[in-house]
Amino acid sequence: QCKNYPEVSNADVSYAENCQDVTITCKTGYQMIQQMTCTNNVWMYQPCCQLKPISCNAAMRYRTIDGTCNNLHKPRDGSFKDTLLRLVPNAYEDGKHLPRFNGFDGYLLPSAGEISQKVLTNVSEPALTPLANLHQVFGQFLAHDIVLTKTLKTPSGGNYKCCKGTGIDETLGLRGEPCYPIKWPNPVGDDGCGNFVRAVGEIDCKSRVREPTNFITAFVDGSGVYGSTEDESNSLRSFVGGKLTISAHALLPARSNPDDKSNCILFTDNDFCFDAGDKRVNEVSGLTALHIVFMRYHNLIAQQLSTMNPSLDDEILFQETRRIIVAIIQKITYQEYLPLLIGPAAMSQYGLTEPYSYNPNISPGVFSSFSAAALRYGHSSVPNKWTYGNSRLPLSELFQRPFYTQTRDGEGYEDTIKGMLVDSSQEIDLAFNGGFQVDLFNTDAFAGNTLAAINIQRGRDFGLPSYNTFREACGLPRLNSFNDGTAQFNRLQMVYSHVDDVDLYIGGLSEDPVTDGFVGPTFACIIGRQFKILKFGDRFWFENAQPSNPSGFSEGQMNAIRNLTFSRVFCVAANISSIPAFAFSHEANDNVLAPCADFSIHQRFDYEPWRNLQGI
Ligand code: HEM
Ligand SMILES: [Ca+2]
Repeated sequence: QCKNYPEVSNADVSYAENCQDVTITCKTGYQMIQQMTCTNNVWMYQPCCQLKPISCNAAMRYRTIDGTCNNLHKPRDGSFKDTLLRLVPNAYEDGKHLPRFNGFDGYLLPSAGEISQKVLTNVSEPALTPLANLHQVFGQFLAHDIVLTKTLKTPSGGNYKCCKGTGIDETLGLRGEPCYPIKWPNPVGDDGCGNFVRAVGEIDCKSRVREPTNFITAFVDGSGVYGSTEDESNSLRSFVGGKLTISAHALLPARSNPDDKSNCILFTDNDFCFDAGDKRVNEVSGLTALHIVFMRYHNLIAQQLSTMNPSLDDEILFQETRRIIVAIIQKITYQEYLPLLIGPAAMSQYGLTEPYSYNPNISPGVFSSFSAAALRYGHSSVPNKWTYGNSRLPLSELFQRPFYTQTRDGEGYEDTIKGMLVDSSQEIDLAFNGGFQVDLFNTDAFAGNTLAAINIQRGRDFGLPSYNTFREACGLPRLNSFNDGTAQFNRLQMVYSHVDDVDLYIGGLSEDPVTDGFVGPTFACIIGRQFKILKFGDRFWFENAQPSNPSGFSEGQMNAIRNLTFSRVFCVAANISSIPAFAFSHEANDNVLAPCADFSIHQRFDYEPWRNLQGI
């Protein structure tokens, strides 16, 4: 029998018949580096495959599709397939790659299933916040612009089943790879076992520490609209007039492979799965609608630029339009969405209100604590019932069904948008809507779980340290007993035996919201610090007019972007007659509901600064 060779990421390993000789071939784009290591006083080589270096053109006018060459010193930072970053050192059980599973007292941590079952509560009706439901849906759209981790697949590309029908399947590696199934105290799902597969990661050639891989660009750069690879981007372009491809009724195009039904459920013979820059586009109707909004807005802008600058070719029209759409997404994120979420104090504490100045010393990327915990706050804010025309539909029905935005020649899209404006986001706490229960995850990948349990388990898979470590890193006092925190925090002693065991996701959700915001101080800190590096570490940020950005917007163009509201985008990209001045909040004295035709409230986008683009 052949001896197991040490694991080599991003390589194909094959053994010769004599079992002595091993051939290790790095995958395309990777190169072999041989590292000398000393084990038991014997020197040996430890091969490792690492991404090949790339060279950048500093004068490039447009950001690359895959995010490379944004930071000229560290051209892969923040790009497609970069690894996640740490705010604090990992807490893997072995310091390298095993999930955190032992508690402070040496006993196993409570299982994610037990926590979900005993601590989290179900609510069928949302606790109203003054935020429109659109706020949390945009949060998801934004999450899908910043991070996508994938789970390990079988050699033939299939899903691992870690439970095998009769409880946990020990043969697949309980705490190693690929499986890390979730134990449930009461037999739910598969005999007390919930399927869970570890995230794809990269083992660092020097430290041998595993870090999860991000399969999209970290920058807020519209990758959800345009994709994160050239191939993806090309498949979404029409190559005429700078526009993106559409299907009938100006909806998103169908997937190029009609047999690909992943994360997409078809209702009738006429439905089809949508394609967009991010493959999670069909996850829930509201998210799908936002993808349609930005795709349509892209095509409207391209049309306008082409009318004003008839000599421009498709490529320039596409790139110039993309630049504007990215700027609009950045503006909506930082000026409309974030201040409501983390509140004005955190906005200034984390430096988000400072005037823009590009900092090449920032390593742009995504914190693992942001991906596996802080930004998943959103799962607690999703309401169970969604207004759709004259009905209110349960989340579980809207889940993964493009039908709801496609139906009635795209009227369903209009109904989805109108519903998101009138419904409310739910409070961010330990109460989750009933829709995120077992039936929602009755798929191969997640069988027998709740979304909250998956989030807790993902945090352990990523080796996130516990909640108190993050409080400390955020300058907040550690909690020394379960009585030190909120009433919600106090309930955690039902499952955890020590306060230092509490998972970041659960601890974060148990906090009271910050003043004039909706998340607690720990999530506000992680989110604030994340958005700080995605802004000041983005050389192509829309307000970067310094020489570091060869294509900086003019002052006039920047002002046009700053003056555009998300509400105005809906006025143009959907059939809306009236909308509040700011779409993320409900109508109020300081947020008047006005007809779209009232340009004193809903200022039109000023295209003038884009006249005479000739000569680029
Ligand atoms: C109907 C609504 C939603 C559904 C069905 C849903 C479902 C999911 C699922 C299945 C995952 C992957 C879990 C894992 O394997 O670890 C996930 C990840 C995630 N979700 Fe949601 N989600 C929803 C809404 C939201 C919202 C509103 C936000 C933010 C405001 C959000 C933020 C995230 C983030 C940041 C991740 C991690 C992404 C990654 O690193 O790959 N989600 N969600
Ligand atoms: Ca991105």
